[in-house]
Amino acid sequence: MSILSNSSTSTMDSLNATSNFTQVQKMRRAQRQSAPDPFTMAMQQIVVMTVAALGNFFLIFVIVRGNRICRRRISPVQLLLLHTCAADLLFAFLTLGTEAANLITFPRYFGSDLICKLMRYGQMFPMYASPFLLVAISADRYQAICRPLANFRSSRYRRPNALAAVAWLAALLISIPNLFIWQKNRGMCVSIFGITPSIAKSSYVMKFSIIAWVLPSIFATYFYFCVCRAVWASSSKPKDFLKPSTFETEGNETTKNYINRLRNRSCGFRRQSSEFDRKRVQTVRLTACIVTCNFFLWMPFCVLNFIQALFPYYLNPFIITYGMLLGNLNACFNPWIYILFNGRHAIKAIFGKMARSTTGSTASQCVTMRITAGGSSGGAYQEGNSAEMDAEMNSAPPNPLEENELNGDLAYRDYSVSPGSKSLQPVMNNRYKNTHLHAPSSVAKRTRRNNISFQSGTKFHDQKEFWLRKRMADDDDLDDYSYGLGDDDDIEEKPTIILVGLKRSGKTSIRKVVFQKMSPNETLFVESTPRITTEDVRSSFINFETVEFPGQMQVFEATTDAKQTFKRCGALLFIIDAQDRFENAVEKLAEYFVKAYRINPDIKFEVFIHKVDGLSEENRVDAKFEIFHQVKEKLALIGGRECMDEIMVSYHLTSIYDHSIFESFSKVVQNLVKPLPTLEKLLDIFNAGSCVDKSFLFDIASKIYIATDTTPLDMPTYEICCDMIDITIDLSTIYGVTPDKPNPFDEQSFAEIRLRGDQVLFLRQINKHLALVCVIKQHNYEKQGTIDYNFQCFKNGIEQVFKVRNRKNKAK
Ligand SMILES: Nc1nc2c(ncn2[C@@H]2O[C@H](COP(=O)(O)OP(=O)(O)OP(=O)(O)O)[C@@H](O)[C@H]2O)c(=O)[nH]1
Repeated sequence: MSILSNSSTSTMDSLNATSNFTQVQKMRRAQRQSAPDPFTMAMQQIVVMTVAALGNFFLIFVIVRGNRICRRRISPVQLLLLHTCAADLLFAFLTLGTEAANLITFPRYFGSDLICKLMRYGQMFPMYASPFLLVAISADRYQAICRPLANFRSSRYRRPNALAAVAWLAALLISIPNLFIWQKNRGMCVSIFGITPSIAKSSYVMKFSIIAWVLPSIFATYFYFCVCRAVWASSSKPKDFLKPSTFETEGNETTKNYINRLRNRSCGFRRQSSEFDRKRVQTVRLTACIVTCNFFLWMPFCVLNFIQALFPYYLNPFIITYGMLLGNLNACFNPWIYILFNGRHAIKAIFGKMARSTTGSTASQCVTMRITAGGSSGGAYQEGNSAEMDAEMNSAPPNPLEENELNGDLAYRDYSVSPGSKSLQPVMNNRYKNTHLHAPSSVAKRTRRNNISFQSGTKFHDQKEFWLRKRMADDDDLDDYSYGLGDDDDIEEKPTIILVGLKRSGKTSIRKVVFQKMSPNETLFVESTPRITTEDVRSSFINFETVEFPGQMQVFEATTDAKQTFKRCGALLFIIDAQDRFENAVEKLAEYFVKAYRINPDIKFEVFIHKVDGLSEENRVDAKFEIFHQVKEKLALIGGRECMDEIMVSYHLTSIYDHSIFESFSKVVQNLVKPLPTLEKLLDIFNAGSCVDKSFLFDIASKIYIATDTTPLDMPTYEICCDMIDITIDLSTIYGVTPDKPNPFDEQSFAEIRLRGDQVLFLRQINKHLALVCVIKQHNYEKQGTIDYNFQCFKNGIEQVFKVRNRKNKAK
């Protein structure tokens, strides 16, 4: 029994008591007589050991198999629970098992002195490891919930692994005294303290209770207090984010009713509105329950230890033994608490089928969620409600919605292109209207290998979207992403673009439209972001991270580690809803900009005056003018004159319903591209040599242009070049994909469109991610040889600028 190896050396010693009675010894004899029979104690320990071992093995099975069935990665909490299982198993076998063997042979001990020492060390080590790991779990939850940005850049397992390593190491070190305290003496494995009470013996007894129970309980209580406070603070106004925005409340009645109807019908919306809170609270409850259980089960034993240390002869060994047994039961309880909280996961683990084929519904659900990583709302909506939505769409009032976009089947888009068009309206092409596009089976295999399954034969309502998403999912491709905003792959160098703004200003929509290719109409169903969302934008040429702060969150709260975040920030984007009143937004903007500037003066400050699609041309200009002046005033007020002069703010009028969002985001990204002047110079030289009127260097996956020549940029030219990329991708993904060539683009890809009048658009692929798109006059386009030659020189120049490491060069 564990008591024998730690605090209650006295219990064992009392059983070893010799004759030579004094008054005290008479009391000890009375104690010994009331101690339980060693064989009974051994049997009790064997039972506890068996139950604990079975429970913990079962929990390991549930976690590992359940995750494999759901195709989920292990979560940080599960990882720490697996560590706790390992500690409990060690406790069962090393502590209880060896003690049961000892009791069976009692009073004889047949091992050597070294084995006696190692056995006592091994008995003690799991008893420390288990509470330390529980503190690690609470510290992990504290970090995850109260300090979410502390190490948001690192791997999700780095923190739990580090905490677990500290717990194990501390347990190993603190148990070392046992190697010196225990010895083989007169055929028994006993402590050096002997049978008489002493200060050393009492201190040793109390040390265990303090280190393994009192301190962990204090730490765990502190962490959970902070966690509960944070959860309570964020859930005290949970429905706040679900309130419609001012635009919706003040907007026209038909649109408002229409949106509400869609939302009410969408079970995805309802489900997700409570999903985050539910999961977070459940994880906190689970871990808090495990820690509380540990506290109460060990409490009788530890309290008795204190009493025993202070008044050695007053306690009945019977009470000590059963108090101790209660503590030992802790190892049996932990697994069942987890199973109680995760009943469905356990049922899936026991009865679920391993998803070998990718056609199982469970698998496809998990896969869909993963494909739409960071966009669960889109995933859930597409899963359950497409038919419902289609019906709704058909009865929708005319607004920016387009029926085809939400159709579950093919939405092949044909564009009527004319130079200078403000935006291109997709038109259903009858020829393809009911065709279903299928992912080639080779793609399915390849992506499945990377743990993201696009199923062979699965319908994609847009082949282009499939291709873009495949690119995001396919890790193999990352080798080719040799370019980047920095010059190397050092993750610490990767710049961060931070998006802030008031609630419902459109932050999430911007991210989703620009980087996840979500149709602007689908953003109507995007829900309020409940927590800080980081997205790694590395699937394309550009290589950075976006961090979105929920509108309701105070960015510079002590808990968000603002300093660390803003130190790495490349650009701070403040989104202002142009359809709303902007006094509050401007006030917040000035506050954030001043604080961010004081942390990192190199940040580029950008303001997106967003949703301008609802404003007339005149009102847009007025809004920009007014915001510009208000920002100046507020900056001076909050940061002083010096701040007002030094903080350089760029203003952009944006809307997700046209190209302005891509154009503005391009400008933000260009500010972060270090060799931008060189690229512009290269484009100028290429233009001059090839008689090109305007040229853009595009990242084709995001439609962000990395650079353009130095001639003035007019929006219609930009828009038509953007549309050319759309058309090229649409056509290439339909006709350019074969089972053995899943990627429609390579360095040889090129396209040209002859416009009415005498202009030609041409696109030349530089590598898989970058394309040069140019506008040229018809008669200049005749000199193909010159253009080809100049393009090769330009391409070489680009490669030198970015130190391209493509596979071809490596092979050479
Ligand atoms: N008209 C118009 N509506 C937009 C535009 N961008 C976003 N929206 C709508 O604005 C609403 C709110 O957008 P979100 O992206 O959820 O806003 P958010 O800033 O992320 O909101 P929080 O997560 O609460 O901070 C959605 O219904 C979008 O469809 C735009 O350019 N024009």
